[in-house]
Amino acid sequence: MNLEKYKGIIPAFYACYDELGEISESRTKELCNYLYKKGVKGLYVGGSSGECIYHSLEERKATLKYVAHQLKGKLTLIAHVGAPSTRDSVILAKYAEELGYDAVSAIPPIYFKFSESSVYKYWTEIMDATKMPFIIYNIPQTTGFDLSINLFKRLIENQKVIGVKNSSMPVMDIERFKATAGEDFIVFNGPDEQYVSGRIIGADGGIGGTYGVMPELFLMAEKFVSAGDFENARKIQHDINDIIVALCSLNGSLYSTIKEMLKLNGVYIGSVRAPLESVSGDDLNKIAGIKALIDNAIQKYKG
Ligand SMILES: CC(=O)N[C@H](C=O)[C@@H](O)[C@H](O)[C@H](O)CO
Ligand SMILES: CC(=O)C(=O)O
Repeated sequence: MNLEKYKGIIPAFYACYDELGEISESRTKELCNYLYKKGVKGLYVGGSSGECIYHSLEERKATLKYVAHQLKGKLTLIAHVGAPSTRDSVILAKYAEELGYDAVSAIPPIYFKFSESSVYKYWTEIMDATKMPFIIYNIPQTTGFDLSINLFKRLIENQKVIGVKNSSMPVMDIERFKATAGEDFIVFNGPDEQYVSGRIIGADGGIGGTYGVMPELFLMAEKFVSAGDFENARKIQHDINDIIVALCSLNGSLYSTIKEMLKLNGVYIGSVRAPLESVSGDDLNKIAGIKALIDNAIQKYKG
């Protein structure tokens, strides 16, 4: 299988709401166009950054549909279908297949503590439901489930597993997954703050929650890494991390901050769904300053 289409910068897609907080078709398509024009490789639709756990099944289907209608055949599209029940996850996976997504992906099941055998079964049932390639999503800091090498080994026996999106913080996990699965397998870097180190230790590309607000910087970081220019790669990662720390320093959720910043770029996709908190008060004034950090960094590395 040719895995080239998965290698590169893949922003995690944000939920796009209208003024009343309902999923908006036109705004979803607007964000699609915006990111497409930036030159990203693909999109990861309906994941954490997509606020998936706060959406009904119908809302999740709607977002999957609007993105596919806008970008199918233009970008690599990965559908995140993880849901509390296996049943809903399977429904979403089948729907993503109908829409022509390139791959499906899922977090482990959440809320209850699950054994490795339950998680194995959950992911396997999603895989069995379609003919699509599957990408494991390991994000222990939000799910409480840490993918072990033993479970990983069992999972990759299934030919449908083509990759893992690893968001655990030790970069060494990326190296271990890559070493275990071999070259013909995609490891996506999860923590945006470690994109460059993730790539150097073996990741083939990245899927990230902050790429959408500064795709230019991640595309440049990727260019530096591919060219072996580690001096500039390190410098741009440093600038990116200053920006991420600033983005995370406000009271509202990271995604509400990001959406306010996109507004400054002319892209209106509403705010976030509660309990995620919107940006308010003084914090609104700080956002222009964070945008300036991004714009300055883009200028600095251009050309
Ligand atoms: C824990 C979490 O949400 N991780 C995301 C996905 O891997 C990242 O892309 C973060 O959004 C990003 O690294 C900013 O902290
Ligand atoms: C990568 C990320 O943040 C997501 O799962 O949407």
